[in-house]
Amino acid sequence: MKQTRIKMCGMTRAEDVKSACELGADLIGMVFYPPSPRSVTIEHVQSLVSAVTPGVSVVTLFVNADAGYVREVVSEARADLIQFHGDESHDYCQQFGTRYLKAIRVKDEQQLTSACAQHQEADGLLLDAYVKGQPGGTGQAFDWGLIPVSIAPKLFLAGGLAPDNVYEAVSSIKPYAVDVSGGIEVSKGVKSPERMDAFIREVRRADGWVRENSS
Ligand SMILES: O=C(O)c1ccccc1N[C@@H]1O[C@H](COP(=O)(O)O)[C@@H](O)[C@H]1O
Repeated sequence: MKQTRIKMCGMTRAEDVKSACELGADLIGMVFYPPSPRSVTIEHVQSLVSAVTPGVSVVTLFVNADAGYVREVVSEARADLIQFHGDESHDYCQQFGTRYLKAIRVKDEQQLTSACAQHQEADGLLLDAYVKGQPGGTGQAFDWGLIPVSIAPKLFLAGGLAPDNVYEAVSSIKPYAVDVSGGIEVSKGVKSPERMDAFIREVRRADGWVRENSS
């Protein structure tokens, strides 16, 4: 049976990390981008990482960060994956020797095709909405019709996902993974266990784990 991987990002509180893991998240993301209200510090990372259940992957997110800072955080967090959410080049992303997701903020078909080709060696391609002046975490969706079918095996679908649209996203796009931040929050950086639970249930319903009501 299909199991769409679920990444829950923008964690700032150990209790939210614990809830996400208990509810069934596969990957936990933390933002290391100080302008974001969800950004956490290297001093804070240990308390978050120690709440991650064994078997759940830790993802550290950066936006055009200094390479030395990336190395320091990745080592401290013992990160399984790095998420590059800025304008990082292929060579920049490769230098850390850690598996990575490259975020592409979707503007149009031509830009998306070219960015996918540029980052074809990434372990995952994370597609998010393009919003001028904001690198991510905008809560905006983009036109899923632009997604090339060929990238589905490494696609992390992001951007404005929430319990009320993730069923449609998974059913129609069949991504490898979905990624959510704002759609499971009560306020920026504060997650809601009820919304996390509802999100995961909707993904599993789309995966066919739950029998649809035939009446
Ligand atoms: O969450 C942030 O504040 C953030 C800041 C800078 C870059 C990326 C950020 N978040 C990522 O954006 C996507 C979409 O988020 P949302 O679900 O639309 O709120 C996701 O990968 C977040 O991890």
